[in-house]
Amino acid sequence: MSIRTLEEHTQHTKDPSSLPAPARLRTVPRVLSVAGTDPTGGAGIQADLKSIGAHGGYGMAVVTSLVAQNTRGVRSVHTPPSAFLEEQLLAVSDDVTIDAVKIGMLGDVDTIRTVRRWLPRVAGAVVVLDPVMVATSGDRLLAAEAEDELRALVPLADLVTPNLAELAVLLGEPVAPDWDTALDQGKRLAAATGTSVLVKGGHLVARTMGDAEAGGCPDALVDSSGSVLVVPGARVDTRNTHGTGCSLSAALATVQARTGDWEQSLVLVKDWLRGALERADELEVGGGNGPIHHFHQFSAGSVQKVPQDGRPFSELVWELTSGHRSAIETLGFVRALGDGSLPDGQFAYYLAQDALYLGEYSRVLARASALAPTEAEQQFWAKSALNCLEVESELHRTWLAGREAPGRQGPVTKAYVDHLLAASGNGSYAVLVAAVLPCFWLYAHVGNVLHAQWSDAGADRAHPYADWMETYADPAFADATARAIAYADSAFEHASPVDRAAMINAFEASAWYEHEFFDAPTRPDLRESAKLP
Ligand SMILES: Nc1ncnc2c1ncn2[C@@H]1O[C@H](COP(=O)(O)OP(=O)(O)O)[C@@H](O)[C@H]1O
Ligand SMILES: Cc1ncc(COP(=O)(O)O)c(N)n1
Repeated sequence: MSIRTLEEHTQHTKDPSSLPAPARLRTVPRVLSVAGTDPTGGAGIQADLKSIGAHGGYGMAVVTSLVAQNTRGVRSVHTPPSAFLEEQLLAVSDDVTIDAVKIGMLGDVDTIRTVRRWLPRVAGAVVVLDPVMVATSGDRLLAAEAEDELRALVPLADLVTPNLAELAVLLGEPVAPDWDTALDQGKRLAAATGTSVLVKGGHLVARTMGDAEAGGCPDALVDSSGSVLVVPGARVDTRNTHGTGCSLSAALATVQARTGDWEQSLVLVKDWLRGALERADELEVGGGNGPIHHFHQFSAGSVQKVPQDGRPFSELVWELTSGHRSAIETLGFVRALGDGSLPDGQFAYYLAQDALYLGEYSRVLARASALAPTEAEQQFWAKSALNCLEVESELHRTWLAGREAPGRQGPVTKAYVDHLLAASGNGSYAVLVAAVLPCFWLYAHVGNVLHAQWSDAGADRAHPYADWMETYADPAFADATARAIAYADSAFEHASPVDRAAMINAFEASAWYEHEFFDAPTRPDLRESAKLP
């Protein structure tokens, strides 16, 4: 087998006209990870593929080095000849249009040079460079003499994602002792290379941070003009952070290739990462620093969960999503809505997002009507679609009159709507009905819980949200919910095993988005990103 050689390029720079948005946006981006391996699946290529998949991309992988490592540390590294790396890279790029490339561990000078020579082959793709140098365990993954070569690769990326130690090495400076110094270093690296820098707060300890960030885990996008966008984040208390940097960079490459908006991509990915860290301990993988839960939004083994005992769909998914239900009931937003202490700005954000959501939800319901197997179902979904537009949107317009509210979909709304649109494009009536059901059911549930609390407390008309609670505890809405449940149960009964599993996944994902939707108004970062530019 011949190994083709790439022509030597020494002066590659990005085409400024292609920045900041990628040349093409794809619903399912084709994303290539060029990185090392981790046989325990937590870092490197294995983590990247999971991360790309969790964000709806099509993952591909070219191996730079084979690393014998686990959650406790690195045992040894085997790097195949760079000519073979080149052959892998060409095998992919000669055949597949690549929408995004995530570059991870490059190991040595030859490897970096090979990737550098190949990069022009994927002009127009989003390029995210995670300048991997040292594993969480402290083991080196980049030869010391290759640091200059890696530094020279930075200008060819659209975004570089160093942790604090890597940022310091790229600049040849000591590690930043606090967040402000880290941001300053990020600005200088971006200015020197023309590449945006993601400054990551994972390695900051609370006492070294400014008051505003204390206890948190912020990241910041810094571009070459010096503009800084900080996305705050809660610090999750877990030792299972192996592969967070790999997973984050692969996720960002994927979402950026779909949205073309770095800010939106980071907000979405950071929210996902928080969930992946919060659920990491459940995995019980290894005795060291374990991996994060890439697929936390979907419960494991949905196919196994398809009941063989003839239990109805509604009973099954109601049980499976009980965690989301109790979490929703205890959210700050829902509690404050119930006791009337919710700040008006948060309520306005919620209503405005709901109005934006309903416009799209109505289209999805219309699609359910088009796919419906009986006339009764066809009519029901069509009426629900109309109802969404006429009654609920009107209600929100009334409430929203005079309130300052965001004009565009926030990240959660966008992700939820994208999920529903994907379900409507899937072509299966059963899956679509499962995806739209939580909006009826969880909404009615929350309305009932709040209405019952309000009634028990004497149904005070002076409660600022009394009218809102009455609307959503409306008996007509409860009837519609019961019919939607019955149609989903019937669709499940007649569905294939594969569609049954897909129905469960679709319902669970929507329940998760409902949960996030009720949480979003209390999160300043999400509210901020929904403001019109
Ligand atoms: N304990 C944590 N809680 C929440 N987010 C974290 C935590 N640790 C790391 N992160 C996030 O994980 C990502 C990777 O960050 P970092 O640990 O700094 O990089 P690396 O994994 O490359 O060493 C960043 O988005 C960071 O904010
Ligand atoms: C092949 C490979 N690439 C990167 C990392 C760093 O991952 P992390 O620092 O997040 O543990 C790793 N351990 N292995």
